[in-house]
Amino acid sequence: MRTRTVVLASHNAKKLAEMQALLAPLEWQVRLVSEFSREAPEETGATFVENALIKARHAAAVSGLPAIADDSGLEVVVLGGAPGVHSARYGGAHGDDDANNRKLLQALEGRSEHERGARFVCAMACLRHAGDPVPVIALGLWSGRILEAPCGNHGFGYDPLFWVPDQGCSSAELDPSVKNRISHRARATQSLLAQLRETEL
Ligand SMILES: O=P(O)(O)OP(=O)(O)OP(=O)(O)OC[C@H]1O[C@@H](n2cnc3c(O)ncnc32)[C@H](O)[C@@H]1O
Ligand SMILES: [Mg+2]
Repeated sequence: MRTRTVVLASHNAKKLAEMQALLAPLEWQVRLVSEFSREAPEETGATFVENALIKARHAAAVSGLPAIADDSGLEVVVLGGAPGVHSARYGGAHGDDDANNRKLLQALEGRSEHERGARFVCAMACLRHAGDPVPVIALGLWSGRILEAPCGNHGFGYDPLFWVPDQGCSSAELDPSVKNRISHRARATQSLLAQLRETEL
């Protein structure tokens, strides 16, 4: 792939840090959508993919650059996949991680270890321009279990409650470099980059 300038279509600083770390090996010039617009488009999609496309299309339109967006969230089995696409505002206010995590613990009150299965989902969309009819879409999934109490200080969002079985700790206890090797976002990025190597961004 040729050296590129791309805009990352997120207003979440912690997510952006992970996206930038994951894209660093490409030595692309990475811009942030907040340099072009403070407005975050309304995520009206029913799926992670639709919302990633909404964000990527908005970022490409306001920047005039190829755009990469991530829409992600947590799906809990016994909650029928909730909070899902509503993960950012599950507790009420957008991005209030404490409220989101408190609501999740309440929703799983009394559930046994075997009833706390969950997975993170990350959908990434890459558009060459706002009208790109052939977006590159990539998905990453990361399975684990919801803890009964938060632990760990790394990461963001639901990380303190997300137990990673093959690591024996929560995703908030993982060193960021380890999370960036195994997370839903890492997996989606690897898939996206593999597809981009096949196409001409
Ligand atoms: O839409 P942008 O601007 O990218 O920022 P956002 O925070 O609203 O991002 P999403 O719409 O994709 O919502 C993601 C939600 O899922 C949670 N989430 C996503 N990835 C996560 C991760 O790696 N660890 C913990 N929680 C995560 C996060 O806390 C948000 O509540
Ligand atoms: Mg969002």
